[in-house]
Amino acid sequence: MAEVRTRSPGKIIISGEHAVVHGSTAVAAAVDLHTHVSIRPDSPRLPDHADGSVCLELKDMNLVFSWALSQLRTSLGDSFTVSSSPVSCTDERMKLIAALVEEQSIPEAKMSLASGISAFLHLYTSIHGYKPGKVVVFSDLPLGSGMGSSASYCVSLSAALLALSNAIMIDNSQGGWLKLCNDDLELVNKWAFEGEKIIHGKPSGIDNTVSTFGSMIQFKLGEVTRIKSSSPLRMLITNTKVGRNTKALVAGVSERTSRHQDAMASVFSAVDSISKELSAIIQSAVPDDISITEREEKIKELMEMNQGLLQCMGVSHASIETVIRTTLKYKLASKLTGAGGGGCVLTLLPTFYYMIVLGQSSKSFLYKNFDCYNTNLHKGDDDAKNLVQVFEYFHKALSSSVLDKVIAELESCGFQCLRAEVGGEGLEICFS
Ligand SMILES: Nc1ncnc2c1ncn2[C@@H]1O[C@H](COP(=O)(O)OP(=O)(O)OP(=O)(O)O)[C@@H](O)[C@H]1O
Ligand SMILES: C[C@@](O)(CCO)CC(=O)[O-]
Ligand SMILES: [Mg+2]
Repeated sequence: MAEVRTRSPGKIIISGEHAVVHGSTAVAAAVDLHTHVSIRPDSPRLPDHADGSVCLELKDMNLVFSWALSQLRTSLGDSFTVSSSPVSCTDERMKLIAALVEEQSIPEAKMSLASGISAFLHLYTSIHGYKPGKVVVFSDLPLGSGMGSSASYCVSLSAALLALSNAIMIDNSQGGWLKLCNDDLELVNKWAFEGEKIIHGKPSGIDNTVSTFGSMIQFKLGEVTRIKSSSPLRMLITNTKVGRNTKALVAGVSERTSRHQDAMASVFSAVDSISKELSAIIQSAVPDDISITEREEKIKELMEMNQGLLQCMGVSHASIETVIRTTLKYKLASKLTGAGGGGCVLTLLPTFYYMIVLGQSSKSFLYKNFDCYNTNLHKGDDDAKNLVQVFEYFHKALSSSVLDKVIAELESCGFQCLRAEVGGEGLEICFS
């Protein structure tokens, strides 16, 4: 095989981040933004790498790193693990890997990449051994922003390396992007978790799991339940562009937990209840338009409650609060997603917006929304004229597009708004 290519999605956490590290339930979904990895088994023989080398190109950052195979073997020792049984990076091995990364003189402003490069070296040498290879990585995801860039990087890398070393076998007769069988996905997921441990310190495993398997999941202590939303969940994602580091934020919550054990246990227990209720509501059948609105009102409230508890954990940030205040002006609820401390914020977009935009007016649906959106029209007067008036009210409000206004206001604060499809495919692989 000349080249293996993989792609795996980022994610949003709808509820339960941080608390999930401490055993609470969380709900997460894949988004259609991916990290892409390609691996070619051979790398060019550089003059000072006579026996071949391992090369890592981080395309988005315009950075290339390489290590001579002889140097890797000398530093890390001859033996490496069997790729079918994932192993953790010991403290001793981590020190050796850190020294190999340090030699690469990473630009000061990009030092946060060091943990990702360490994870790469652990995964590469553990799965593929000391064989030459050229690995190229690029991503649609904003890095270090709460959308699971580290997990999708580890998932795509692990899958490409396992395929290159024939530890996972895929029928390639169809060509194009292929899915893996469940056992192979499990194996990839375990290796990716080992990579995440190097980047995050103490990950719960939710990010790599949702990136590997896709869809929407409920996750608690490694137990995964795939869930399906009974009607589309639409979220606006706002990147505050405030840089943060998941490892430091997770450690901060653990420190707070050790200072206030009982109080934090109550916070985590409340988050557990919120995630369970949210998961049940997401899956519940919605017989009519009114139920959609009621359902979204409940989701909105649960997201607000979860944000309040994330504040208690000390992981909100002034930029996140600005997004929340801005969207609230339009009666929209927001919460941070991922590790917080900056990064990305989720805003629930009610179906009602889309119904109006699509021109689908339903009498019951519009009446229901009277109260929610405080029009000065009278509920209960159901003659056709009034209904048209109601519809026009909403249509006018939205044709000047509330959504466009929210986005414009958020972007005027220097934030970047992303629209992403939620709950799609997980890891995929392609051979050429
Ligand atoms: N495409 C990539 N190329 C190189 N390194 C990457 C890439 N994606 C992620 N990383 C590594 O992961 C780190 C970011 O991980 P971090 O966990 O802090 O943020 P995140 O995964 O985007 O957010 P969250 O964990 O909250 O979802 C980067 O600093 C880098 O080390
Ligand atoms: C903050 C956290 O809960 C989610 C990061 O996306 C960490 C984890 O679960 O590994
Ligand atoms: Mg991460």
